[in-house]
Amino acid sequence: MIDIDGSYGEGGGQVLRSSLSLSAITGEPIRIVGIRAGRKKPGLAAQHLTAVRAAARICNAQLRGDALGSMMLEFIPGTAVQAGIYTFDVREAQQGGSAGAIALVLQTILLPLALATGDSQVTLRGGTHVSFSPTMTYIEQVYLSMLRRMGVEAEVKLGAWGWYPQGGGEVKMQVNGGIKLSGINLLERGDLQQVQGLAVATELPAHIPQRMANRAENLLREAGLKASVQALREKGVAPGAGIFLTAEYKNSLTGFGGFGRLRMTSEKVAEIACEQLLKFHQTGAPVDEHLADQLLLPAALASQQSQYRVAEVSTHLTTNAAVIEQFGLARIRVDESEKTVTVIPVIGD
Ligand SMILES: Nc1ncnc2c1ncn2[C@@H]1O[C@H](COP(=O)(O)OP(=O)(O)OP(=O)(O)O)[C@@H](O)[C@H]1O
Repeated sequence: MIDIDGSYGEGGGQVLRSSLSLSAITGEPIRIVGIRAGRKKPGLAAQHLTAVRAAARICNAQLRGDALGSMMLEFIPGTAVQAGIYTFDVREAQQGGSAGAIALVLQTILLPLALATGDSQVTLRGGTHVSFSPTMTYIEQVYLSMLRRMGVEAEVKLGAWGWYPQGGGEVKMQVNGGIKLSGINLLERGDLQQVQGLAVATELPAHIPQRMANRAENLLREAGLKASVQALREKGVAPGAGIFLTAEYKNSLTGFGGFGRLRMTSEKVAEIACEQLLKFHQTGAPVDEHLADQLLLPAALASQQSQYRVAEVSTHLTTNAAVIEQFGLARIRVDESEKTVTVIPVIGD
């Protein structure tokens, strides 16, 4: 049994999710205390509880403490990870629905399923585009594209958009099992090839996505970046709007978004997304602050060393590194002054 301190460092949901993924993969039971102790409303929220149950389902784990608000969890895998056809719905964890980010549930089970024998199809329901988590657009265009270079074979298809606070989105994921992970080397990003974007509104007038798209294209072109942003009007369970930009460099990808809210102009939403992208562009780094912590898990499970340079060293990065190291699968060095991350899998030593 590995004891995990959920309050360590960032003290957020990622400590839990990385531990669940690694427990499912290694078969090592875990006990986590102080879950999300660093957050205003600590303990398991709907998204986290869905991730716990999803991870438990795929490896028939025994659970203790799997309730909303719980700050303690025991997770004891019963079998190796089973490929299969699964559905996970954040609404089942919280009556009345929740926009809990299904991207985070997806990230918890993706690598366990990719390393298992056999292929899987997973349907996920909840929030697809919510703040403080990777959007499904980011998962599809940035995260999975980068993981494909490490050997992961997975595709996602967005069926319905789900925004805060109602959620109600749907994604289908196909994961090919039995893959081997290879390391990644990303010290130089190369030249910018293009910026592509989606400006989307559900159950709102067509001028909203069009104004977001126009403003973003103008701002990015003024800054000297080639940009093309598509305006889309979609059906959804509730009104929602946002813009999601993906920048493709010769050797890497990144993505940033902005979300519409009451009394915020469409132009302002576009400006928020563009500001983040331009700030990242100026750093010259190949890996954005978020991908930086998300690459640690596949890199730790790979058969070769990985090394990458990041725009910013976040506490998410250093916390995730410490959690992963506790499982003894890899040594991780984060050089704060050079902003580089080196992951040395123990089997690759
Ligand atoms: N804009 C973004 N784009 C891509 N990834 C993001 C973005 N914002 C946050 N993330 C990622 O989402 C994850 C959030 O982890 P965190 O530990 O904060 O957990 P959480 O479960 O969202 O919950 P909480 O913060 O409420 O505990 C991190 O991997 C982070 O890199």
